[in-house]
Amino acid sequence: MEVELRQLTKAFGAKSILRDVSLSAHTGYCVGVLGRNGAGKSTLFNLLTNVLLPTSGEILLDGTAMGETFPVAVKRRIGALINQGHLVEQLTAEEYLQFVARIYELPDATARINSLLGHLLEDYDNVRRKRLSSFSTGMKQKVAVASCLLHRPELLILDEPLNGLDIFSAERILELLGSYRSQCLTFVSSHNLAHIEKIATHLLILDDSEVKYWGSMADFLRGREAYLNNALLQLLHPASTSAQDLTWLTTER
Ligand SMILES: Nc1ncnc2c1ncn2[C@@H]1O[C@H](COP(=O)(O)OP(=O)(O)OP(=O)(O)O)[C@@H](O)[C@H]1O
Repeated sequence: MEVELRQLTKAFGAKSILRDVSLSAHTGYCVGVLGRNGAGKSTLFNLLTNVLLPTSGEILLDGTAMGETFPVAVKRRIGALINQGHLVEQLTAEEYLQFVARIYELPDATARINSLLGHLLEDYDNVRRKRLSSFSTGMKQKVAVASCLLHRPELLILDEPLNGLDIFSAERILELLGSYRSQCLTFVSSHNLAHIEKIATHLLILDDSEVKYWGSMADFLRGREAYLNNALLQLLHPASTSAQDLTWLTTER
């Protein structure tokens, strides 16, 4: 799978969110999408999955421009978790993934489902009969991640997939994404730079509606601070905030 963005631009009314974003990435790349809150990361993911249409510019998948229609054959090649996804909470984890498997017309997904859930949910045997409504936030997040991988997508889009996960669960998912990386093109966002440092091969850094950096992780770190955290702070300046009187909050009772 190859994704090419050509001068991709998105505005909401008069407000420009993304301006002239251009890049080309293919299978094997894991693109860490970074930027401060409101930088346009989710907007980019919504454009990549045709939930939003660009104001101008194009997205090409394997050389074919995405139009207003989004054929099922293309959807089947994509796995996406954006804005935490929406699970059908009356179902058990397995029932939900069987439902997802039917959408993707997977003939028999039981073995895949059991291995994914067994891998991601440590106490899967104890919770396999429970409805998702009784799952914790992190458990639901793991099921949502599993639902994106079930059909072995060629393009994987994950918006903050490790939100709400403890360090052990995050490691498991990072391992899983790491071993699947060569099979697909991944776009992943996270505010946890240690996670991005572990899995990303490339970085797309958005700021002020524009691309601040696009290229390999190694090139980004070369000549900058050794850690991504510090290197990013070097590149982006803190947003200026107006001085507010917060003594009402901070003085002793
Ligand atoms: N449907 C919409 N209508 C109008 N403005 C929107 C809409 N969706 C997003 N925005 C605006 O676009 C900007 C980018 O939002 P987006 O959710 O893409 O940021 P983000 O980088 O994912 O932020 P975060 O790190 O907080 O998740 C924000 O200013 C947001 O208010």
